[in-house]
Amino acid sequence: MTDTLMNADPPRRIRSFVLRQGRITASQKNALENLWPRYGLDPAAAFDPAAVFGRRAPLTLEIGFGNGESLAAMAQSLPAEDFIGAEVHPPGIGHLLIELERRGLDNVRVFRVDAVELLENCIPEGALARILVFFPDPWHKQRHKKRRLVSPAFARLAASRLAPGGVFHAATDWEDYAMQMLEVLNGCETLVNQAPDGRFSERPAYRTPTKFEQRGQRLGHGVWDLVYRRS
Ligand SMILES: C[S@@+](CC[C@H](N)C(=O)[O-])C[C@H]1O[C@@H](n2cnc3c(N)ncnc32)[C@H](O)[C@@H]1O
Repeated sequence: MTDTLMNADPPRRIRSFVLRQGRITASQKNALENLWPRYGLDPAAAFDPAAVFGRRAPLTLEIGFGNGESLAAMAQSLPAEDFIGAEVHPPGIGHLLIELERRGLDNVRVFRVDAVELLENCIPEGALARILVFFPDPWHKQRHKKRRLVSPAFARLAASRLAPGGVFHAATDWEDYAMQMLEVLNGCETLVNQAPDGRFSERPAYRTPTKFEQRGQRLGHGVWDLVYRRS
């Protein structure tokens, strides 16, 4: 092997997000500074749910929680369960931190990180009861589709972090992405589609309508839920 090849950096991962300088409010900024020590977790440190939450309970990961409204609502309605959220957009993270404090929730913690890296480096195999991916960026232009989060490699990675019987649930308002997810997830050996016809599921009660879902509905989009269990 030549020196050039041996010293070459590993190929850069195509990420499912582009970090934009979004508008951040003073209260979101304040929350990021003052509430982060209470709710934020470091993806570079070992993650021990029992130590973080002070108990052993079913653990759900929501990937790309946006402004966190659905995560906060879910955590409030399921107090016997624990939740972690992964997001990269600081205003959304600030919004969630404010909600967690306002609702007095102690069963949610937050990672500011690419969820793929979180799953790879921080979450042990079989650790999760649920993985939720609600309205991931659709990357609908043909040249951007390679950025879509749900790929065969992602499905295998996510499934490996679920406990046997654990649930993988995705929802989207883009038909074309829904069809791609169906093909990818139905093709993942360790995931079993829970819909009677092996296609799309009814919306489970724990998924409250999210901000992006409501935006899609205003635009006349449909909604597709995909629910699987790890075999
Ligand atoms: C279209 S928004 C949907 C937000 C929310 N789930 C909703 O339905 O309102 C997608 C979100 O996923 C986040 N995201 C995309 N890729 C991600 C990744 N690899 N890790 C963590 N967050 C990600 C983006 O920052 C964005 O906030």
